[in-house]
Amino acid sequence: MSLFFKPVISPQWSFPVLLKIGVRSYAGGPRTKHKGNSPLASVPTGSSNKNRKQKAKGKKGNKKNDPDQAFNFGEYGGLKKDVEMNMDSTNKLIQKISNFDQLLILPPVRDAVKEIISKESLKLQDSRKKTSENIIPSPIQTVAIKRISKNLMDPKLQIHAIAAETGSGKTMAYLIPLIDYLKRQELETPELWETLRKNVLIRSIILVPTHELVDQVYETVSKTKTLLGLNSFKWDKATSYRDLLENIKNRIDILVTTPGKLLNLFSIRMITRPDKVLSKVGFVVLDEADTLLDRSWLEETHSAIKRIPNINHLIFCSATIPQEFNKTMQRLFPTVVPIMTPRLHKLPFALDFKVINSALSPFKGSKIKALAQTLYAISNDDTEPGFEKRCIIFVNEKKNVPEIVNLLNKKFGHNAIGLTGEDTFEERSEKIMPFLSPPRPLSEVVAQSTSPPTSLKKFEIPDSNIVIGKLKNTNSNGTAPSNKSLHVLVTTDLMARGLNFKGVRNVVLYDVPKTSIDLIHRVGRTARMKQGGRVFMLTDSKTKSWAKALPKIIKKHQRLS
Ligand SMILES: Nc1ncnc2c1ncn2[C@@H]1O[C@H](COP(=O)(O)OP(=O)(O)OP(=O)(O)O)[C@@H](O)[C@H]1O
Repeated sequence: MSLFFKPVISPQWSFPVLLKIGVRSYAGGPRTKHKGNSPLASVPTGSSNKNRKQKAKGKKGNKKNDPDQAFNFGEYGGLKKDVEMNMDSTNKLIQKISNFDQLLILPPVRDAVKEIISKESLKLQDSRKKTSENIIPSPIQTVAIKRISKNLMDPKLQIHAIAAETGSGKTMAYLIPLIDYLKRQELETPELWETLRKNVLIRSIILVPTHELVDQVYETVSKTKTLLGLNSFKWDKATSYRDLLENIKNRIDILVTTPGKLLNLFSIRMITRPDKVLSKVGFVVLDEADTLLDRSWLEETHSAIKRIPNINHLIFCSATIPQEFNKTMQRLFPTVVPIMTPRLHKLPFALDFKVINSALSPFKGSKIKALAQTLYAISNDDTEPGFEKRCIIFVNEKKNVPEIVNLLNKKFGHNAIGLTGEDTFEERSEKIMPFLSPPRPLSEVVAQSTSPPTSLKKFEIPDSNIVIGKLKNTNSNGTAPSNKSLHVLVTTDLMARGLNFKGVRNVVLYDVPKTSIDLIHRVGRTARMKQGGRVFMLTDSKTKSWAKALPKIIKKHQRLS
C-alpha cells in the first residue's frame, strides 16, 4: 500500500479547545478530577491577537456565568483546537488496566521493559520498594499498547499518532509495541531471522530531531541487547561510517537516528544497495513528530520516510499537536489513528507554578535581579535535602544567553553555564550531562567552589506570591549559605524538547514563551512522571498580562490552546 495520499480532511484527527481567562496568580492547589468532555468554548482559527483580546474582554464581563473563557497567552496559540474529542473509552481503559500483565505483550518483552523502566525511572529509584514488580503502565502506555497490539502483526500499513503530556512515558509507549513486533516476527519465522542475522539490513527505525535525543533514546533501547538479544545502533554526529558499516553487517534490529543521517545512507559509497538495506524495515517511529514535520524539517523527514519501502507500522509521537502539524498530518497521512490521553495539552500534574513580576519593587523592571534572587531563594530553601540542586533557565533568544550567564556568575555569584546552538556537539554533550543524570547526593559532590558566600541577604521574593519552602539557617556570621551548590543551565528552546532531565526540580522561564507550544515543552522539563517540580516565570510590564491566567489554568488542570 502506498504511504502517501491525496489531501483529504480526516475527521479522526481532532482535539479539544478549552480557552480560559483566569485570575492573577497562584500555584499548586487541590487536584480536580478530569471531567471528560466538557463543553468547550472555542476561538475561531486564525483570528488576530486584537480580536482575541476583544473577545476575552467581552467575556470578562460574564465571568461569573461563563467559566470557559478564552485564555490569552502572549503571542499565544498554535495548538490544535476548535474540536471536541471523546475520551470516554480512553478513560475507561485507563481505569480498567492497572498492570502490564493485562496488556497483550509477549512475556519476555514485558519482563524486559519492566526491568528497564525500574532501572531508569527516578520515581522508582526514590522508592524503597524499587522492583520491576511495582511497575505499572502509564496512561499513554496503556492506551497505545492496547490499540497498537490489536493488529500488531497484520501486514497492512498502520499509522498511529501518540500524543500525551510531557514526561508521561511516551518513549515506552511506542518502544514496547516496537520490541514486541520484532520479537513476534522472530517467533513466527525463526529460521528466516536466524539466517538474516548476518545480513546487511535494518529492521526498525526511530527518528528524532536532535543528536541529544538520539543519545537519550538509544540509552534506553540499547538495554534490549542483554535482555532480549536485540541489536541496536545509534547513528549520530559522533558516529563514523566505519562504525556504521561494522554494525549494519550484523543486522541492526533498532536504529536510532535523525532524518538527515538516514538520508546519508544513500550517499555512502560502500553501501551499494541502500534500498535493500531498508527493505526489511517494518516499524518506523517519528519521536517529536511535530518538530520533524514542521516547515524547516518536513522535506527532509518526508524524503526519509519515502525511502523506506515496506513500512508496516508508522508511529508519530508528540507532546503537542500544533495546528500546522495537524494540517500536515491531514494532508500526508489522512488514515492516521490518534491515540491520546485526557491530559494532552495540560501542564504536568505535580507542577508548582509561580509568576514573578519583575516590574514591581524591589526589582523595578530588572529581570536579571529578579532571576538572581529567585535562584538565590531556590539554592537556599529546604527542598531536595541531601542532594545537589539543578535549575534550567529558558530564554527566547540565544543571543541573550552569554550575557545572562555572565551577570549571574560575575555579579550575583551563581554557578551558571550557557548552552546554545553555537556550541559544538561535544560541548553540548558535556554541558548537558550533569542535568540529564540523576541528582547526586551532596556527600558525593566535590566542592565546586571555595568562594565565600555572596553578600545577598534577602531570601524572600518580595511583592510576589512566592513561598519557596523554609530557608536554611544562615551562617553564624549572618550571611547565607553559598549559592554555588545550585547548578544552573541557561539555554533556549533547543533543549526544551523530549530531553528527560532526570530529577531537575526547578525551571525558570526568564522570558514568557511566545506560544503555548513552547510553554508546554519548556515547563515539561520538570515535574516529569508525577515527580514534583517548580516553574518560576518572570514577567515584566509588557508580558505580565499575558501570563496572569496561567496559575489558575494549572490549578484547575485546564488545557492550553
Ligand atoms: N510505567 C512507568 N512507570 C514509572 N516511570 C516510567 C514509566 N514509563 C516511563 N517512565 C519514566 O518516566 C520518565 C519520562 O518518560 P519519557 O521520557 O518517555 O517521557 P515523554 O512522555 O517522552 O516526555 P517528553 O514529552 O518530554 O518527550 C523516564 O524517566 C522514564 O524512565
